[in-house]
Amino acid sequence: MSSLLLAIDQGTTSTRAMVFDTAGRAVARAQLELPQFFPRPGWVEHDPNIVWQHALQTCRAALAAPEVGGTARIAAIGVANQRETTVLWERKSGAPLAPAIVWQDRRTAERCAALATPANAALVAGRTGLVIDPYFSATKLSWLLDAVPGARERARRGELAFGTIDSFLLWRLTEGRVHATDASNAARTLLFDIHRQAWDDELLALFDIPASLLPEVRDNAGDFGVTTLFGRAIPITGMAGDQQAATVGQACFSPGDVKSTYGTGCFVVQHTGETPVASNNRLLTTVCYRLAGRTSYAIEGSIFVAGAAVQWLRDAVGLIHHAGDTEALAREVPDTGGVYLVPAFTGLGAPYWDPLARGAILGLTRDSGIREIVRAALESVCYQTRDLVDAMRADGAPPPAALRVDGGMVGNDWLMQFLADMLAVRVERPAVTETTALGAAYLAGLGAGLYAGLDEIAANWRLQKAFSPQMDEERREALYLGWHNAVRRTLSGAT
Ligand SMILES: Nc1ncnc2c1ncn2[C@@H]1O[C@H](COP(=O)(O)OP(=O)(O)O)[C@@H](O)[C@H]1O
Ligand SMILES: O=P(O)(O)OC[C@H](O)CO
Repeated sequence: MSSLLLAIDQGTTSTRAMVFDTAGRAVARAQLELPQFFPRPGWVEHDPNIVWQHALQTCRAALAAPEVGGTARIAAIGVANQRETTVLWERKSGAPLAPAIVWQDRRTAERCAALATPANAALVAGRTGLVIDPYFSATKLSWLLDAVPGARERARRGELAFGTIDSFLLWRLTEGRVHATDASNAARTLLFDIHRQAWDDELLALFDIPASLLPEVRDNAGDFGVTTLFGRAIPITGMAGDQQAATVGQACFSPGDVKSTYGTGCFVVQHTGETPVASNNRLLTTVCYRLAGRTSYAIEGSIFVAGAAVQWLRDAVGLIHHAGDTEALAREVPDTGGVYLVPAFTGLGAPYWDPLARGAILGLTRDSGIREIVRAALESVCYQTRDLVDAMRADGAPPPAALRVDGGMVGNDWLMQFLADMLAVRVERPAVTETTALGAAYLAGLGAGLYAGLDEIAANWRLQKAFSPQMDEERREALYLGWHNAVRRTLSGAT
């Protein structure tokens, strides 16, 4: 009987469990939408107990699918997760002390501004490859330690544990036996030295974080303990932040390979090999994956709002009923008539790093309507990707031969064509667009010894559809210039 792999993909807006065969074919899936809490402007929270319940329920549902038939064939479990989102819990009970502070949350913007002296910025960039921004975990954790009464004292006594969602799920899956994370998630905390592959005392002091809270950092494929919650002991052998998992799922294993994932946010990740490459253009240097103790690095551009703009059109302003409606609406008009939507709802990420920027719709005329605004929202996703790819080029990266895309938005053919046009690069959509879950499954398979190496995984990648650039250069550059003008007017320093 052939082996199967169970992947948990705990994303910002939903939790998925998927079962794959070792050839990377999806066998079963279950998904639940995750409630978002916005208690104050700029704050974004999740309930860690709901996150856990949804992980458990979706795993059970996927395992119960007739094609899977329970746990008998499940060789291993892999976990991929929304990164940076911060959970603080009690070791004894596993109970969270507060809601999880989500990666998009901006409540620590002032704290970051106060910390970001040139010396601190240089220290942080040199050790972590990151910038001092509320996006990352350290200031979120420090905020929780100050806000929850008695938390600092309890942390000093060793009663509390910190983790990103991966660690929290692992703690629950192993019923409190394993407090660990992987190198790709650790690399997003601002506390981890990506060169030495170790937590860094100087950074812990800078962000006022006690070391007793921290999980052990492991390779992305290997031993993460065993869960017995599904009726039989199953090893957990893979773990990665969702963007790094997607990079594995897209088989971006060679320097220069690049993928872009379009979910709640958009994340462009370029593999840069075994030596970290520093960006001069405000991109992040990060861990791509660590296997058998060897670290591969990546350059990453992080956009906070991609699919979230479509959700906003649906839920906050009611212009559409379903995310998929955007495609037909965008096709109904030849252009936006000069309308730009800058979705800086939670500030702007790379390459602007402006937590105080706020969203705007610009260029409205009496003719502007729903279709123009919807189209402008989709176009904003492509302009932001262009910002990142241009920054990568300015850093000296060769222009990508092709961009491998995945995530919930890439089913939108109009969006994919506009993306190819705006980048002047061929866009490749794979047969499996649930690449994050697939990457988690592959890592679990590697950790369980089901693959001889990465080549075996790369051979599974299949193209579903490619989109070639068609727009002429003059139009492309005129549209992109308009985007830059629009962004400039939303930045916090704008007058
Ligand atoms: N056809 C579509 N066109 C545009 N956006 C879409 C479409 N289908 C889904 N989306 C958007 O994609 C996002 C869901 O993608 P997903 O990869 O599941 O996100 P995440 O992993 O961040 O939870 C949502 O924000 C949704 O609005
Ligand atoms: O939930 P996603 O898939 O948009 O990914 C979130 C990222 O990991 C945040 O860094």
